Amino acid sequence: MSSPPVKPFLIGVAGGPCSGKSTVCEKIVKDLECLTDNQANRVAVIALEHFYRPKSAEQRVLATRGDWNLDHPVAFDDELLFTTLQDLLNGKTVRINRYDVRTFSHIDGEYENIEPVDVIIMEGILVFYFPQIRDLFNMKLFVDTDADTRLARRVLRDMKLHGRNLEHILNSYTNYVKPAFEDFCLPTKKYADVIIPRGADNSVAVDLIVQHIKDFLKQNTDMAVQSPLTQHWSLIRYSVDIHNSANSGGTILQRQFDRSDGQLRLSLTSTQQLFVTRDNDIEECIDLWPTVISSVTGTYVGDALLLYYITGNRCRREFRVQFASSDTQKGSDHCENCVKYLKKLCKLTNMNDNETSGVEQTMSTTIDANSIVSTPDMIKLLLSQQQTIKLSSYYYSEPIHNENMTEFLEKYLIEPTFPDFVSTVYAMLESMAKKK
Ligand SMILES: Nc1ncnc2c1ncn2[C@@H]1O[C@H](COP(=O)(O)OP(=O)(O)O)[C@@H](O)[C@H]1O
Ligand SMILES: Nc1ccn([C@@H]2O[C@H](COP(=O)(O)O)[C@@H](O)[C@H]2O)c(=O)n1
Repeated sequence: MSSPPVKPFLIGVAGGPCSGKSTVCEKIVKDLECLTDNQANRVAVIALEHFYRPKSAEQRVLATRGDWNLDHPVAFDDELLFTTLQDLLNGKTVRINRYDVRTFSHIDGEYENIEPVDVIIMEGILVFYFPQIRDLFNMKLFVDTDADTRLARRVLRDMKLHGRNLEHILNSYTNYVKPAFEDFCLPTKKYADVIIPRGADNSVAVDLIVQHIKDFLKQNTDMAVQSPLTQHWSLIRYSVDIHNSANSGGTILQRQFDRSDGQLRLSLTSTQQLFVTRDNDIEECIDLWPTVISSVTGTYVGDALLLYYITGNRCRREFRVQFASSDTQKGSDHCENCVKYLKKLCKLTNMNDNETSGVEQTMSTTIDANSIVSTPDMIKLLLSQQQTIKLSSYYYSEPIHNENMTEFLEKYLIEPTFPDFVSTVYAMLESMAKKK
């Protein structure tokens, strides 16, 4: 999965209700679609409505009657909005619970995943109200449409789309919408960099904004070419063993493993360095420069990749990663994609390939060819051993005792079909226990 290498550009779009904020955003995205390299894919639009604080049943009844203030700052979870935007700015994928305007509540189990993008557009009546959120924006737009037009649009929208009656609409408008606009939304106009009168009809303003985004995207692409971090893959697991000898065997000096909470990544730079990172911390960094190429070898299978190299003090460092799935691709696809790049820089073999001739010395001494077994064989092997199991087969070389099996399976093993594998082993162990 490739993602933007530099901080995304965050645009805020504020303005009164029905001023045309979403229409302006749609127009911006549509105009970007006309660009040659599909730059619209690198833009995400987020609406403030998804950040309403949850309402109690009683509050929802009041809201249904038009008797609840949906336009006051306290109605919004500004902390959640702040952390969500911060996460996006830090290149993280965020999950947004969809809000249903008609029911005045979030939809159970309905989430939108927003993956890292270059441009984020955040639109809503009060996006410039909260100072710490306001400070995050690189560009602030205010859609300025007169009150009559906004009210007329609101009446039509609320009747047609939200099935509300005129009394409800006018009641909430007079009691809450209008005063809140004047008290909280309008005063934020002064923070805007660009005020857009007449909303999306103002094609001159929209064109200028699109051009600005286009320039930013171009600059971003140019930087990506030069950037050290050019390819990224999300990981489920990462573990590393340091052996005290350059060859197989020898004691393990240090063992470390890490399960992902969504922030673990493998990055391959255009300067031929491979990083494992968590947030902004570097867990692993290997130089794959042509001059050191012979010292790095590895193997892969399914969604797992194992690399070996000899460190300066003649220790052998083995590290394993398991690729995460994304919405569109399985972990094994991401692994394959990564291997495609890595093969240009180091010797990698597919663990399922029978041919061993290409396996480098470090590989063949570290992995015993006879111990490379398929998952069903491995399960048989696991179950055939009563006391101690030597799991050299995949990526682990220490004996595992049965009583530690659960912990081992859950924490340490990086196995190509990991979840299926674990559940199959559990099922088999359970059925064996029952038989006994
Ligand atoms: N320039 C425009 N001319 C005519 N109708 C518009 C215009 N901009 C928006 N609308 C309509 O007004 C309503 C509210 O627009 P929208 O963009 O959703 O506003 P906001 O996001 O500010 O609430 C929608 O029905 C939309 O189609
Ligand atoms: N369930 C809801 C939630 C919000 N509103 C109104 O929407 C307006 C803000 O959204 P815009 O798209 O117009 O910016 C705001 O005035 C809320 O009163 C609603 O009607 N129902």
